[in-house]
Amino acid sequence: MHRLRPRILVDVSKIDMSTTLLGYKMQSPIIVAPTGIHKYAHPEGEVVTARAAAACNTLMVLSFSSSRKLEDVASSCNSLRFYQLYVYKNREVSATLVRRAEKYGFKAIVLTVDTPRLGRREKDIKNKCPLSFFLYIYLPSFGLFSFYFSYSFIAVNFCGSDLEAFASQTLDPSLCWKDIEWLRSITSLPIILKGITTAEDAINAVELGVSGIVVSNHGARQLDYSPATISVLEEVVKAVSGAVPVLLDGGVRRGTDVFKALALGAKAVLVGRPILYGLAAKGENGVKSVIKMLQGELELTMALCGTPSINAITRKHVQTEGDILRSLL
Ligand SMILES: Cc1cc2nc3c(=O)[nH]c(=O)nc-3n(C[C@H](O)[C@H](O)[C@H](O)COP(=O)(O)O)c2cc1C
Repeated sequence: MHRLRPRILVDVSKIDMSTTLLGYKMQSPIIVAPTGIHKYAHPEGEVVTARAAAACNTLMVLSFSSSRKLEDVASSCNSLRFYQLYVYKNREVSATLVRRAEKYGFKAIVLTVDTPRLGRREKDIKNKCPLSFFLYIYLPSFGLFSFYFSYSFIAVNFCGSDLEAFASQTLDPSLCWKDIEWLRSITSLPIILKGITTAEDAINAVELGVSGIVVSNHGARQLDYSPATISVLEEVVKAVSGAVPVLLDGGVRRGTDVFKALALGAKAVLVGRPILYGLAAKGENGVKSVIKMLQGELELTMALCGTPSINAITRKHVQTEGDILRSLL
């Protein structure tokens, strides 16, 4: 449990939520997280999400598992975008998508590093997420037809989740630290690692020269008993000691959650499921509503905590359970 420590009698007649990330100005520290297959939520998929994010001046990280071609997303609106990457056993698939992302104006590669294999998702197993539907809406977005055909007939006899079977045939479980060099050799874009939850890995990442870290446990969908990200944020922030920006995702549902993450040292937060719920409920307007609701709540929290700018939010504005225990010693 984290409590806020509001300060009073501060002039909060103007609140400025703007911040920067990798030199890019953002209206607020709230970012759309990469989530796959938006066509499950809306027939036009990621293009709609991107338009909504652009209308709210919000950075969107487009998923490698997008159900729309990255070119379609790039041409749908003029906004700041990063591209999330999975590394496939067939490295050429990943390399091609990185090159296309760079060509179409994505400003950073967010390499997801917590998914050497797909976690056990019992609902997918139970529902038998159908492979044919999945392939129909997902793989064409790659625009790589040879790849599509080479994977069209996998897993038909698999008795669990087709998604899991697909992932185990495609994701490269041998991906390791030395492959950051490989990624750097194929792109000049900054590289952010998404899925770090320990100081040790954060230090490795900084030593390898990455440009940012996302403290993430993949929305707690990969590994049971992985820590809540807010509980390990400070460990990572301390390990990195300002060398690169640290972002956080997982469970950000209110402006107060954004505020707590910033107070513990995050530069910004990413939001996953709420965006999908907004997209499914009301399309572009739904996504806009979710972003605006979070921005409005953050703005109010900043006012009530006596922090008129993002820089004014400090560690002293939040109290963790650890703080309480230490104060009793
Ligand atoms: C349906 C769904 C699909 C996701 N797809 C991806 C993905 O393609 N790539 C990725 O790096 N993370 C993916 N994630 C994880 C999110 O980027 C993010 O880490 C997580 O959802 C944040 O937590 P929140 O949903 O509680 O906000 C996905 C999450 C969900 C719920």
